[in-house]
Amino acid sequence: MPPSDTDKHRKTDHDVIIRATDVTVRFGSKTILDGLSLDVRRGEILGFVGASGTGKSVLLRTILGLNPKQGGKIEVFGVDYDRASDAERLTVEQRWGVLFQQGALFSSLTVLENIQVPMREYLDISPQLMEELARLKIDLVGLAPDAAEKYPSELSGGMIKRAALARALALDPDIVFLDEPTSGLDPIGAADFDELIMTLRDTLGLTVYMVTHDLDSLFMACDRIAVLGQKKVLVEGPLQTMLENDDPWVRSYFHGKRARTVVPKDENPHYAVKDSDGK
Ligand SMILES: Nc1ncnc2c1ncn2[C@@H]1O[C@H](COP(=O)(O)OP(=O)(O)OP(=O)(O)O)[C@@H](O)[C@H]1O
Repeated sequence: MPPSDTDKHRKTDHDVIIRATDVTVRFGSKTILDGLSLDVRRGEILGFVGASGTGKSVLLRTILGLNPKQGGKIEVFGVDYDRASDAERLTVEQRWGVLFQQGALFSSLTVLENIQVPMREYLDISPQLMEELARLKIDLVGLAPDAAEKYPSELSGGMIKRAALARALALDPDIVFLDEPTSGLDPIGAADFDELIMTLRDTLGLTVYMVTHDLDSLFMACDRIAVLGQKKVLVEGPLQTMLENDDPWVRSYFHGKRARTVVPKDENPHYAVKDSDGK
């Protein structure tokens, strides 16, 4: 039987790098995530948004195994992290890179030494090779060669983000998790960073999971967007799906005053007729 349209568009397990199914996370009596499900697909830039305090960072930490969950399953590269052996966990950990908010570089180490931290932890290679690889990462993220010997305090905000990205890429991961990567950058620096992410996705086939509040990033860089609301993924899909969604928060976010400066008028189906503030 020929595949139906639905079958053709359904992603196979092979395309799914991360699958969260029915995930529940509580802190004491407070439930943060309640039956949340989400797929992250190979080679996509997924933007993860939601109001402040809804649990975006909690989900990220839960996926990374840094936060206990009370229910559900998280599979990374097809491995159920809860049931994985130590060896499987080690393999999974080498296939992801993380850029936490604020960059989180070690202030007492140079950029080169920071990038070498994960290499020392996971790779058994000579110091020379480690240095060569770290310098390649510095080049990859668009930093000048002399950034290698600098300490974080000597770098601009944009350079810190790039150095932290270089460290996240140290082990040639399949996926990088970025927690608000453009926060604190000026619009030009943020746009440059988005462009870098897109180039890395295109050239390395990198998958990107990006928690962000940055409308420009969502509009310019993301292939798909997932919105966290009511303790689960409220809506997910391409930008057009967001623009057509009628949930009040989604509408006010994607059709609010700030969005109007970003979304081209002819791409915004509700622009004139259904503005969130009724204007
Ligand atoms: N370790 C913890 N113990 C108790 N409560 C926590 C813990 N970590 C997070 N929370 C609570 O979980 C909720 C969600 O926090 P989280 O940082 O994930 O929000 P967020 O969506 O990332 O917000 P923002 O966009 O402001 O960064 C908050 O109410 C926070 O106080």
